[in-house]
Amino acid sequence: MSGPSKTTYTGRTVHAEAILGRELCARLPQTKVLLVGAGGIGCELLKNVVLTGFGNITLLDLDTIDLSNLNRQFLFKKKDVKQSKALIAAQTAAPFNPNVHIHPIHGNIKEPEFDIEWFAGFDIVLNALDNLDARRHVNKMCMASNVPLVESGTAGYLGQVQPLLKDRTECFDCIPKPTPKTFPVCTIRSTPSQPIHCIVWAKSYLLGQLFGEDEDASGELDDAEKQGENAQEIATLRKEAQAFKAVRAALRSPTTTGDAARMAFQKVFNSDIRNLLSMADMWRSRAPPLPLDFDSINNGTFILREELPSQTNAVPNGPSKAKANGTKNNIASGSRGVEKLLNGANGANGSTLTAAGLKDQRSLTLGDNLALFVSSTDRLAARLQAGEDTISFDKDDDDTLDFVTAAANLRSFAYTIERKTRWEVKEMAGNIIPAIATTNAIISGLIVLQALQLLRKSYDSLKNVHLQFKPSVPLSTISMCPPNPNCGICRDVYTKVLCDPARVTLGEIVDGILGDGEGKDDGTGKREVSVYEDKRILSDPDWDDNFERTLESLNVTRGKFLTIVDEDGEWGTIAVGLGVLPPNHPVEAPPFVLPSPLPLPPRKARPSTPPSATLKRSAPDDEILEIGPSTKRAKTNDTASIDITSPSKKRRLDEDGLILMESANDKLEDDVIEID
Ligand SMILES: Nc1ncnc2c1ncn2[C@@H]1O[C@H](COP(=O)(O)OP(=O)(O)OP(=O)(O)O)[C@@H](O)[C@H]1O
Ligand SMILES: [Zn+2]
Repeated sequence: MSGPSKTTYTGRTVHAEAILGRELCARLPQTKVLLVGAGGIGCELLKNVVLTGFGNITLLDLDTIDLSNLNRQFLFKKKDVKQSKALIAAQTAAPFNPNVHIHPIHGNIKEPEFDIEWFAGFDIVLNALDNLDARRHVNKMCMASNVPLVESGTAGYLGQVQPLLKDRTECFDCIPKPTPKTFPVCTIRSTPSQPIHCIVWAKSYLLGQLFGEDEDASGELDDAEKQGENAQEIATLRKEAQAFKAVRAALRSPTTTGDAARMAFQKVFNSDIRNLLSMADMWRSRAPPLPLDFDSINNGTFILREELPSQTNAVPNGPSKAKANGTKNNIASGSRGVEKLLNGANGANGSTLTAAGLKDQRSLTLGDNLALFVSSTDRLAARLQAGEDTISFDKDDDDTLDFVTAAANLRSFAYTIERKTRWEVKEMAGNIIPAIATTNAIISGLIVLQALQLLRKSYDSLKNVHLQFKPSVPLSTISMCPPNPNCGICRDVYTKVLCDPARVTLGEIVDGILGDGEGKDDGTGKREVSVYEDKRILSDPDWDDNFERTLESLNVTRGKFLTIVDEDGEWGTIAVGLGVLPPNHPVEAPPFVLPSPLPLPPRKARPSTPPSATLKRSAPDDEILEIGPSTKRAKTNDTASIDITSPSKKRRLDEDGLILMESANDKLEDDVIEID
């Protein structure tokens, strides 16, 4: 259609201006954005941020591109595999808008150089991370530097976007997060009853014992014993741990590698299980495991116990005592067949590998698992001999995934537990909920909307948005909650000291921050305080030995925080972030620059909530470690006679659910293996 038009549609920002308003749009090119994470959400988000008109973007990611990322991280192509995510994402997205400057950083956001001052240089931070630890860290840094943050996450069809701003909204840590699922050591090591127990055993224990650092497992077992786990069982596990030495040596020597897989197999699936069986007590109320045998599985004569109902496909119409998958499925055909098993059509025993399934989704027979165990052990041993020091589990590393799949399934055969396909093991061992590109796309759009509200300072319009699996109502929003008054992260008063940790002492910083003189009514002045760095206690009112030590000698350096807690709980906590001295700092001047004015912690209201409902200082799984040596505090094993510093502190720590370590040798409660 021709004819005069009132609006002239020119320029790429015209629609954005119409929607966002000229004022906000005009600010976007100068707005400094930090985007943390260039994965599933990060790639979508970078594209959105660039196309919205933001002009100054720092993109940070620690990882390199993996083949498995390509199905949803569309800024990457096959040729980019193994390259830095941040770098490639920046290169791909920069041409989307000729006016954008993207500064990629290949690094960990927790590195010390990304300190409070660095964070304070941004107008807004957008998280596109995949783990709690990094999220908490960015949250804390944003609270410390008073920079608005948009936090996000997706899990399958579900997603969430949460705008966070100090003193205005809850922070990421205001509500404690559930801790990862953990299992008692003895369940994992001797009495598994579910596939996940076998997978955790293969991934977190066996793989490490054979291919990881030469760790002494005795600490873990000492702890388990202290926790009251079965002493006889622990003694057996200790013996088992010793016997790993020979297998480790075989795996590392070219002359014995050929036999190493068999040795490893016989040790863990035969002799260790026989040892456990000798403890009759253990098997009174549970089904005893069945020792497996390498050679008879290999030649097809091994007799399995009754098949699980769900596994009858392994032996169609099988009798209650069944041969392990027939004679064809031996290692000779199996090891050649392993490639086929996972990559080709039918594997070593065609009848058991459903031809229709995708390669990773086939159920593996006992023989298949043995073949996979041998082949993956051989591949991992070859890597050690080629110079790799230690190998740990990575779901995207086929060798470790094959090993964990095979070892977990073999253990499941021994304990009559359902087996899992390689695909399922990958999901369970990698704690993976399949990522859905559309979920990431929706969440990334919502992140930008919340970021714009923060930049506009439309605080009343901020919303916590949830994407849910309800086709009729896919989105739900909740208005923002105010900060939790007991939060150990966002209720702290943050300040910053620039210093040279090699020259400044702990005492200089603490005294400097508290100011001179006696305690005053405004919260300045000397008070009875305890000082922490993360979970370590560095001093308390009765113990100031560390005051003379330099921060460096206490391993308190750039990017870390000293937390000064009022002993009587009357004043708020001060968190002192450490930065570097400016380059022009005079050499003769004291090696630190205090903030001016000094921070004034607020007077604290006594908590009205019962102690159990109050929040811990930081992580739900916090522990306190004490840095010694302390001359003032008696170190003794006799708990009855311990003088646990001041009673008020002990009470507060107990209330907070924290543990005070009484000796440097004390071990934290650690009777569990964690799935991360
Ligand atoms: N401490 C950190 N510093 C910098 N980047 C981080 C940090 N922790 C995680 N990341 C990055 O956050 C991104 C999260 O993206 P995503 O959840 O899509 O993970 P992914 O590893 O790409 O995919 P998947 O885990 O599904 O294979 C990853 O690229 C990861 O490298
Ligand atoms: Zn908080």
